[in-house]
Amino acid sequence: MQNVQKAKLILEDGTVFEGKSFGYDKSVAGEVVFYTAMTGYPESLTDPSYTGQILVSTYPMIGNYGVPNDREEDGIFRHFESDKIHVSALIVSDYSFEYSHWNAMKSLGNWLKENKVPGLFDIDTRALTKILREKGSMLGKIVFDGNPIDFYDPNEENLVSRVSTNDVVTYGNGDHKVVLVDCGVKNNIIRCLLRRNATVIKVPWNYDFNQIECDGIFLSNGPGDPAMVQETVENVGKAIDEVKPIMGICLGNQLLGRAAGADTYKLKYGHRSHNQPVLLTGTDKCYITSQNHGFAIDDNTLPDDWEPMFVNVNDQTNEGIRHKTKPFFSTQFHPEASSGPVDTEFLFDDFIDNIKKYKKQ
Ligand SMILES: NC(=O)CC[C@H](N)C(=O)O
Repeated sequence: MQNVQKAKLILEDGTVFEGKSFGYDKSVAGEVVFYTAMTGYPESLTDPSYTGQILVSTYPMIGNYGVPNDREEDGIFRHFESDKIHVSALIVSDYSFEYSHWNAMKSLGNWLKENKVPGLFDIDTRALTKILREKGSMLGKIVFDGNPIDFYDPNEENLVSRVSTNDVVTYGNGDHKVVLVDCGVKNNIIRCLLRRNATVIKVPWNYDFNQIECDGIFLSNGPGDPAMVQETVENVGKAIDEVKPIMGICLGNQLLGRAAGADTYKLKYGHRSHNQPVLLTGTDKCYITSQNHGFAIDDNTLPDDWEPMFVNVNDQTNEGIRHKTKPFFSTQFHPEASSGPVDTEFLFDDFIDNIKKYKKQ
């Protein structure tokens, strides 16, 4: 093993874990959250929804398949969910200095260093997770000797404005024109739409997309507290007065809910994993889903013309909403997966079917 620097993870309740650095040696602060997926670190680390968060992996061995050799297809990376690492830091138990995979081009540690993102190993991530489960997600900081830093709460900022596109960008040349409101979109949402004969027009989070002629509106995932993204909520509010099909994912679900008049709140420790069971309301169909969120819609505040569409079987929280008569729906989980199970990708087909019906009218 190379010469490794030690660093401390300090939680806001005073708990201290000492770890060893395998990424960039820099002190950082953020919200400490855990995820229980066994694979998928290239996708998770590049998911813009993790902005401001120090990510803890409960699965112990991380890094053994390296980082894929990535290239662009249709203007987006094939394996990454955006063009850089978005987590503030990564914390693992056992980092694999050796890696092996046919498509690996570098180690996880080198990738973190290139992106100037710290990584710590040799931390008992299961003990750490027990604390986060009991007390709820907490602020925390990674401190290297001689490099002090203050705690920082990312949820007090509009993180979406940091990760959204600055320009309008068009992908593909399909028959269905979809405006994608980019609050920090994952690439696989774009891929899923392009595979279904869409032209995707990606617009900034605060762009008044109602002025664009299109066949459907897509509200992306994104970081932080949905209450910080008021401008998007106002634009979505105008869209729901019309009948053009809308689909949303994760932050998109929360923004659609808020535009409808519902409230959102912070969950104790969120859902971040590949095995979250959700029930399609009114049926006994249960799907296993990929999730990454810390906030949720309060079902009790949904207005009468809306209804819960999915419910989480573990904790009964909202996992999606739909309008009772208009073609609007959204999910709190990730039907685009990446990483995780793809069982609910059919929801993109439902969105495209809504668009086809709308175009016939
Ligand atoms: N993945 C997402 O879009 C997350 C939405 C929101 N930032 C939350 O944590 O709940």
